[in-house]
Amino acid sequence: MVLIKLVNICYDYPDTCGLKDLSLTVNSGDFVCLMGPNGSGKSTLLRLLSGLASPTSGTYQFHDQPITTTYLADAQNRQQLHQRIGMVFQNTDVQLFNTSVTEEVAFGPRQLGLSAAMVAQRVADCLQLTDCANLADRVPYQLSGGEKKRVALASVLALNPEILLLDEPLNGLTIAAQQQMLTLLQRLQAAGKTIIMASHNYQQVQAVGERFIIFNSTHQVDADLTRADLDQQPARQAQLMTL
Ligand SMILES: Nc1ncnc2c1ncn2[C@@H]1O[C@H](COP(=O)(O)OP(=O)(O)OP(=O)(O)O)[C@@H](O)[C@H]1O
Repeated sequence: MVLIKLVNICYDYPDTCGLKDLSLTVNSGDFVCLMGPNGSGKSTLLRLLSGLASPTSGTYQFHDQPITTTYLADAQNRQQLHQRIGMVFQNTDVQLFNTSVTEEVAFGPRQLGLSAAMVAQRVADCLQLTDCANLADRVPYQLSGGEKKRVALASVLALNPEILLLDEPLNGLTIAAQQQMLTLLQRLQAAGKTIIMASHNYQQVQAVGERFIIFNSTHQVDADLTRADLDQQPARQAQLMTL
């Protein structure tokens, strides 16, 4: 089932291009890695998909619903989109603002109007899933980089989104923590989530990604390949290793 359809998307910042002529579809259950050099447009695409920005031109549909500026001007539509498409930011400090990890993870479900018992259940489930139960009473701002990433993911999962957008989720993590994060993402995919993850490190993601969308330095998609495609293209793999 097609979840996301982008046609001829361009996004311009005031004095530079962010994305150029991007068309793609994402199906339910995909595990997509957005690859490309610094500044190629990966984060810009994630911001558009999450509804934090609207394209300068082109169309974005989610479940056949056009996600337009007018659509996003409605607070209820925005809230619904944010519930269905969760985003873990590259800099998790921008999304962690509560006084304890428990409060952080409870914030979203409370906003949805869930009962106190359901909120508590979701918090417990998501803390356990992300291995954060031991952090429940800590202040998010004071956590380590890797802990912050897990808490940010827990707070997004608490909304039970269909799609998870992750911007460089492995950056700054130890090898063991990277593996833990990738295993968790694979489990989430197996549980039915669609994963779209930006990375510039092919070595880190090659084992988990099933589809690789590769941007070039002019903010365009250079290639859209399955893992099987990539296995047949050593030159492309070598190029990805040097991003
Ligand atoms: N807030 C902004 N204002 C102006 N230009 C921006 C802004 N954010 C990104 N850009 C520009 O848009 C282009 C795409 O940037 P983007 O952050 O999407 O790239 P990226 O592939 O995620 O890079 P990185 O791997 O470094 O995170 C770059 O040329 C960048 O300089």
